[in-house]
Amino acid sequence: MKTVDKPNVVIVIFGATGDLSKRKLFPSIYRLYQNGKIGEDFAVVGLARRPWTNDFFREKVCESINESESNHQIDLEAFASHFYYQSFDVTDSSSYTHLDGLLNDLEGQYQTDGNRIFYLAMAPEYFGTIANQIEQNGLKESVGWTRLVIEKPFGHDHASAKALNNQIRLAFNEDQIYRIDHYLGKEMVQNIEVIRFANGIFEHLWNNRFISNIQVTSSEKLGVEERARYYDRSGATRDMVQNHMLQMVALLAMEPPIKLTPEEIRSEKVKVLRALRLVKPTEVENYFVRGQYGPGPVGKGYREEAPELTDSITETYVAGKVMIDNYRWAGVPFYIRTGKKMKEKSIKIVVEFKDIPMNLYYKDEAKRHPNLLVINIQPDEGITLHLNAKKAGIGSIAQPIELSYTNNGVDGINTPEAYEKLIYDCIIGDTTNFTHWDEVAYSWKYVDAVLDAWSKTEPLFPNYAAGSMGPKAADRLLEKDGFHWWPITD
Ligand SMILES: NC(=O)C1=CN([C@@H]2O[C@H](COP(=O)(O)OP(=O)(O)OC[C@H]3O[C@@H](n4cnc5c(N)ncnc54)[C@H](OP(=O)(O)O)[C@@H]3O)[C@@H](O)[C@H]2O)C=CC1
Ligand SMILES: O=C1O[C@H](COP(=O)(O)O)[C@@H](O)[C@H](O)[C@H]1O
Repeated sequence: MKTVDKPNVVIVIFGATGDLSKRKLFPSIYRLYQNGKIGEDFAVVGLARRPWTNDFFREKVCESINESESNHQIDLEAFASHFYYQSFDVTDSSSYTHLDGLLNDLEGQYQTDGNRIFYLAMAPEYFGTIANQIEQNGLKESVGWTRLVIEKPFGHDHASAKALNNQIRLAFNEDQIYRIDHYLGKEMVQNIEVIRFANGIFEHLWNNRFISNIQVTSSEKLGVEERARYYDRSGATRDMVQNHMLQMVALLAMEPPIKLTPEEIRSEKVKVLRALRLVKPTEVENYFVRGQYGPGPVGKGYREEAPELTDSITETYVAGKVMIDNYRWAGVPFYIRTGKKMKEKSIKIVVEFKDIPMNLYYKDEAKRHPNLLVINIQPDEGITLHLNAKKAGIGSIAQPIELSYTNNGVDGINTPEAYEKLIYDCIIGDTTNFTHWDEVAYSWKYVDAVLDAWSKTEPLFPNYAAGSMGPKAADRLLEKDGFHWWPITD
């Protein structure tokens, strides 16, 4: 259900003393307030076990904004006065009764029309319990709408995700559940649909007759930081591929929806995820490469990051050849790769077009420069089209040229952070950029097949150096198909 553009709302954050709240949620709510997307009639209730007071919580909120926003134009204290804190144990039902009282008071004070967002910024093992406690203690029975925002990871595999979904669905309807995938809030990820469906020159060529392969990279310079416990149970496949990487593949591969509504877009994405070719256990080596970083030019190896990681066989890198068995994409590999402690931070999509049948200018095949459409998602935002043109001067020699568009340069503004957009979408009831259960389910089925196959053999880790571009086997994955990874820096 889509509601008005500037509704009044109370946002309840479970896990308000944690890292995500501090780094992403408070600054995003601040920017929405600063940009006039939310008015004065809003309140935020922070919940966690620590015995903080309202004042101390507000100080923490101001600190987090000072750390992330160099340019704040409004009175921070006035903004922070909308924040309230309750010491809360999510497993204790008396906490919920107390919370209901606080929400009723705030709803009177701020005229928030009974609209409530419950944001679960907590470890996933609590998601089901919290959803049920909210329902059983009557917190959904306000006069306005209620929405539940759930952070990743949504399950550990298909079976656990399904069990979690069933549990949450006892308390909330699908249209009240907002499963966050923050990549769907990134400006250039949202731009994929526009680039495809608003440009005849691309969409007519967007198929297996004209595209030879598509490469999707999300490389990070960071390691596991403070999240070793979570990450070691997860690994790059669950942490990045099941969600962000497959979501980008779905947006690149989907058919044009008949309308730009959440339901129609989702239905097209689901069709792509259903068409992913499941990797057979005996063929996993042909399709996927896993890696773990060892010591290298930028520091220590994964196994030295924390005492509990000494013997870890968790993958910090994955590269894969994803095949979509449908009419449009038969035979076109979508290569994906993601990893920690790599050489560069870069999120980039490269669409490589097939060469023309008889190239008069590049007779030597090895010297050809295929046309590329590069979608730069981060750190730069924009697109670059790689073409060939005549080299100036005498003679008729072709040379590669680039046409570039940089998002920030044209709009003259910093694009909003992903979380800022997604929180706003949730406030206005737009589910387009949240993942529906069907998408989650098919994505898990796909990565489960890979993980099951891997679980049968012990990897030879570490196999790439911290600060490199990943294991050599990931290069061979493309070389055997006659391709190579395009550079992720210009
Ligand atoms: N941090 C990040 O960059 C990202 C995080 N996420 C996801 O967001 C969620 C939160 O992550 P993150 O903020 O890093 O985690 P943290 O470990 O930093 O925070 C966990 C929060 O939960 C609270 N908490 C723990 N147990 C209880 C309890 N029994 N009752 C009430 N509160 C409790 C903690 O507060 P206290 O100890 O005071 O109770 C703390 O506020 C996770 O699902 C994570 O996977 C997703 C993407 C990125
Ligand atoms: O969801 C996650 O994403 C981040 C990478 O996000 P980005 O926006 O910086 O590309 C990753 O570091 C983290 O491990 C993962 O949980």
